[in-house]
Amino acid sequence: MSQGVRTQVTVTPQANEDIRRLDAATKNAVGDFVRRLRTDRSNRALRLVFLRETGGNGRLFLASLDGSRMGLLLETEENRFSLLAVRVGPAARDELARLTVEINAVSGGVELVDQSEVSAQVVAMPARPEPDPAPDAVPAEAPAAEEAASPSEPVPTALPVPLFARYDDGELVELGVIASLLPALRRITDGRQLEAVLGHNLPGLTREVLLALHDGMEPSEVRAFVTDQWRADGRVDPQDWAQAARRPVSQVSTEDAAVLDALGDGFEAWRLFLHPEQRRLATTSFKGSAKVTGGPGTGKTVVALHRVRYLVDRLPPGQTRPVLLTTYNTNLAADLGERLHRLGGDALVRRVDVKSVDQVAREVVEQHPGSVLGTPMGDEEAMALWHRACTEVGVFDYDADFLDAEFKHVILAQGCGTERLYFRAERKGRGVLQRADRKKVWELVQAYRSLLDGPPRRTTYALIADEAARIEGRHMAKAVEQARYKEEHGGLDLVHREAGSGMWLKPRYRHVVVDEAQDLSASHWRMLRAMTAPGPDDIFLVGDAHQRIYSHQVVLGRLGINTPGRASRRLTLNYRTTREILGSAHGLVHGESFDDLDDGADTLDGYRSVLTGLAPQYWRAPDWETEMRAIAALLKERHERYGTPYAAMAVSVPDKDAVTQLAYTLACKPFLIPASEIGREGPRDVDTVHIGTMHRFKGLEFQRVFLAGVSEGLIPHQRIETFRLSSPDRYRQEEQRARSLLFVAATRARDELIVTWHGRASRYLPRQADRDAGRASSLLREDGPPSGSNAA
Ligand SMILES: Nc1ncnc2c1ncn2[C@@H]1O[C@H](COP(=O)(O)OP(=O)(O)OP(=O)(O)O)[C@@H](O)[C@H]1O
Repeated sequence: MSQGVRTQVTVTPQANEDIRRLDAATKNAVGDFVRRLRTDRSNRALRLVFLRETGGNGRLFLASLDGSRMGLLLETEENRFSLLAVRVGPAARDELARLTVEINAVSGGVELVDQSEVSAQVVAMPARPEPDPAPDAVPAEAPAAEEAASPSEPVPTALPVPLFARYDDGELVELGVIASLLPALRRITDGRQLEAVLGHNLPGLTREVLLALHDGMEPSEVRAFVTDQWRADGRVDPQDWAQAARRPVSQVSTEDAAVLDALGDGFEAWRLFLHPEQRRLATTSFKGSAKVTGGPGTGKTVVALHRVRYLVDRLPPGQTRPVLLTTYNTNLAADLGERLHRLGGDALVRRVDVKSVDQVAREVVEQHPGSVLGTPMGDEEAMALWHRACTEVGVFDYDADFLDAEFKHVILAQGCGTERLYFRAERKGRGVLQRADRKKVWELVQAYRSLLDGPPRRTTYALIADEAARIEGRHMAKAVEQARYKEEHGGLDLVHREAGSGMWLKPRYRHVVVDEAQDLSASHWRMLRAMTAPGPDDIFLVGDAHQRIYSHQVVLGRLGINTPGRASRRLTLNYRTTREILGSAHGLVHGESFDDLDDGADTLDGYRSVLTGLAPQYWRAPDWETEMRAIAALLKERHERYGTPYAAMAVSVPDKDAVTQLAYTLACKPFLIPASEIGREGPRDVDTVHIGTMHRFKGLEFQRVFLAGVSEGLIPHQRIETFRLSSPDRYRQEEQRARSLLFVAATRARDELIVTWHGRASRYLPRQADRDAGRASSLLREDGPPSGSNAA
């Protein structure tokens, strides 16, 4: 029996896309073929046929996967193959043979272009007469068609100008466009043709660059936001196919099992192929902490999950959980746990604590000897207690909201344990509060605290976090002291062991990874900082200040979390939402300024998507009843006519009452639409439309999202008008928060965003929304299904 030759086979992102677009039988055929090739490449039944040299150290082969399916393979070293493309049908062999394969000058990845398919998409324009080039002419911006015509050589006046005429070949290639696409690109003259070409399976970098230029980004911006993120580490040798094939950009996954799984079923793209910048962030070793910001849907959570896997892969073997993965609320923590399991199974999840940050804090306090934990109060109860404190002290100058925020965001945030410290506290963004006022506020705070301590003992999540930060701070100080003692006494470990434990005190975690970082409070950060020793890869955080809806700005640098230089990075490519939806969502926060979770500013510059789809729709109603019925009609239409499952649609409403009212309307005749409320634990996995207040939409995504009740007076709520004159800083903050809420809700939509209101449209909607809006009552006519809703 002959000894089989073990072979390595990887799949390129473009081949993966081919397979994804083809049917299940193709996936199986490819899976079988890859397994057989791995086992023994010398097996003649594989029918590998040499096609041509690529130049340098690469060779192309054609392989028959089964009767009608063929693949194109690149061999770069002995017994190392990359699957580049798959085609089906009688012309498969010819199509594969015609593909141009090259090494991208920027990313260093193996890329290909299907010239025949691309050319078929481009409507050939009349050939332009080439101007006589001057001997040392530098390619310049293409002149407009009329200018190009010389008097002696008349050119038809209607000759269209190629879409990318402003950029010469060198510039496009330097930005990352695959060189073999250039001839076809030069013939594209309008957006429709470009869209058709982009509909083809082009290399990712090329697609991103062309869209960014077409959207009007300057080449310098494209370089910064797109090209640099794809740029290979080290020099790219255009002849070194072995090096190119080994780069992560040329492989969907480095794990055999993942690739084979992917061929078998719908393995999500993010588990297989990270954007080069995402990969870099997930797998770089940092000297200390690192921070990733980026607009909604840019894959920050995906990066955090891959980061956890990277950190776990580097742990010494053991049974402990030295990595904490945490986020703002419980339902997001549950979601993170599930996604982490999908990424790395039990082996990964076993080494990681996945919990909401308040749960972490609560456990710290509960486990601490002598701590008495009260019952955490809800917001309404806290407000009632502030009112009682005011009555007891006899001071009525401040409202409960103000006092609660002052307590959380100034006193607890800055750890003001005494009145003197509070007098000196910074109140950034909260206006001026004179010493006499601070004295009164301090008195109210003391009254509030004794009410909390009195029976029945109560507490708040903010106080639990504050207490947990103190406990962990003391724990870390002791651990540092022990380590110093041990060092000074040459490893002697008897004296300073924690009484009864028989153990050296250690920081609780080796690595902490934080999602939704913008919403954590200063106490949370103090606790997390004290849970891991400062050092390589200690804290990795991802967040976006544009989406801050709970906490106030925190300057991480002041809490001992420093992310200087390249340890602070920003993601700009949105994977969730279409360009059309993003364009309108962007407008919601335009003009406001946002922080970078530290003491710098953040923007959405370079924020973009490569997905295209429907323009957002606007519907105006005379009253809430009509608006709700119109939403019901649109939901029903999308379900019945376009087959969208109810569970793939969600409606955000301005307040809790509206949730109940809308669920009732949907349930009534003639609609009979099942609906459920998005609760604290997130949406339940049943076939119902999900309804929730905008806060509940954080971190979620749905195929179709309805933003209901986007009326003036509701968004922002009219109660903030009381601050307009009395507290301009507060007014500004409330406005910014209301915008952020709307922004978060709008950016949950994958394919379609529908905005509805009654009365006047919210001031945050674009000016044309009212002009373009349809009349909601027209959707309720008896004469058939709603028209003009364009949901396909
Ligand atoms: N490299 C990738 N390939 C394919 N899909 C991706 C990739 N990265 C992210 N995604 C998808 O994009 C969507 C958004 O990703 P993710 O939730 O990580 O973004 P985010 O930045 O955390 O969003 P938000 O801030 O809005 O919560 C998800 O559906 C995710 O699966």
